[in-house]
Amino acid sequence: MERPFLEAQGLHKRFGTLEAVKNVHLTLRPGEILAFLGKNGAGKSTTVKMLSGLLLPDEGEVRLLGKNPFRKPLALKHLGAVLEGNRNTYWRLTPLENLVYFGVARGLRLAAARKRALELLEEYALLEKAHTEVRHLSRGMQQKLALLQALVHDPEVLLLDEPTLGLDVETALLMQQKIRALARAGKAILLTTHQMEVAQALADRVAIIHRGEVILEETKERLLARFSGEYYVLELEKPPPLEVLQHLRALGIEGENPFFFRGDGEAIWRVLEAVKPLPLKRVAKAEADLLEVFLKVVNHV
Ligand SMILES: Nc1ncnc2c1ncn2[C@@H]1O[C@H](COP(=O)(O)OP(=O)(O)OP(=O)(O)O)[C@@H](O)[C@H]1O
Repeated sequence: MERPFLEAQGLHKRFGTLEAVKNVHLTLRPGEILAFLGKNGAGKSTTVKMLSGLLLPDEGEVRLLGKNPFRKPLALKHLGAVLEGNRNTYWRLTPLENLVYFGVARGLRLAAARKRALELLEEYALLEKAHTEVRHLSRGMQQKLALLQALVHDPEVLLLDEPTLGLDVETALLMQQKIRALARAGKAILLTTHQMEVAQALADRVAIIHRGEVILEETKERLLARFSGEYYVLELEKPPPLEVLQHLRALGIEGENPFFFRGDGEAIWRVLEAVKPLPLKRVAKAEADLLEVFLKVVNHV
């Protein structure tokens, strides 16, 4: 397996008597998106701030491409972060000026920073606002710019906090596509969000933090499969006649076209037998979604 780009081991953070983050271990490998989920106050931002070198852990260690950013701040060049409340954009500068500034600050030469900034502005459909002061951009445009600032020096690791919140539908989808493309290009991405559909669409792995502790970490596929259990869904072209419905109920089947039932391959045959010869629309394994999983996990600990 490839070496992780980012590793956090045993992170601990206290604020007075509050243990905001307890013994958190996280890894981010090249090309993967980890959705980092948790309720308000669970400890996400505190963790992400420690990962991004903004907050010193009380215990534990962060390694960015093998280096501890608190001892070797240059390691932070490998990181791009879009953090809530820390947008870091200069409001009286233009997007182009901001991007060039951050590019140079993170080690690019002026000409290279300018070239990269213009390419990014074009790619993200912001070129026409390249020379407009940031304070006059819409909120969505400012949010896109925040992502570009994180990308300008082409870092290996991206920490993205709510990258699609408050964006219009089209822009949110564009951002999702871009985030997926960045992962495909080999970036390691940590995505913090309360938008479960975004996490579900993008994540390869999911970590759930609750009261400062990571209580679950698993690939999305395995997690969803585990929570789907052995449920199947059956849908008929038309609602069935009463006698068929009674037969289905006798087999313990719930729901009302779609119907749901639990069981194995044999159970499917019994159900198909019961509805024969009514036209079928679909028979499939029921799929859990991440929202359902999240609510079950955080409400049962
Ligand atoms: N600087 C601070 N001083 C004192 N307490 C803090 C500080 N920062 C965070 N906390 C507390 O630590 C806990 C975790 O907060 P954190 O911001 O990490 O949660 P979060 O999961 O990001 O929540 P949200 O989804 O609401 O952004 C909360 O109880 C919060 O009040």
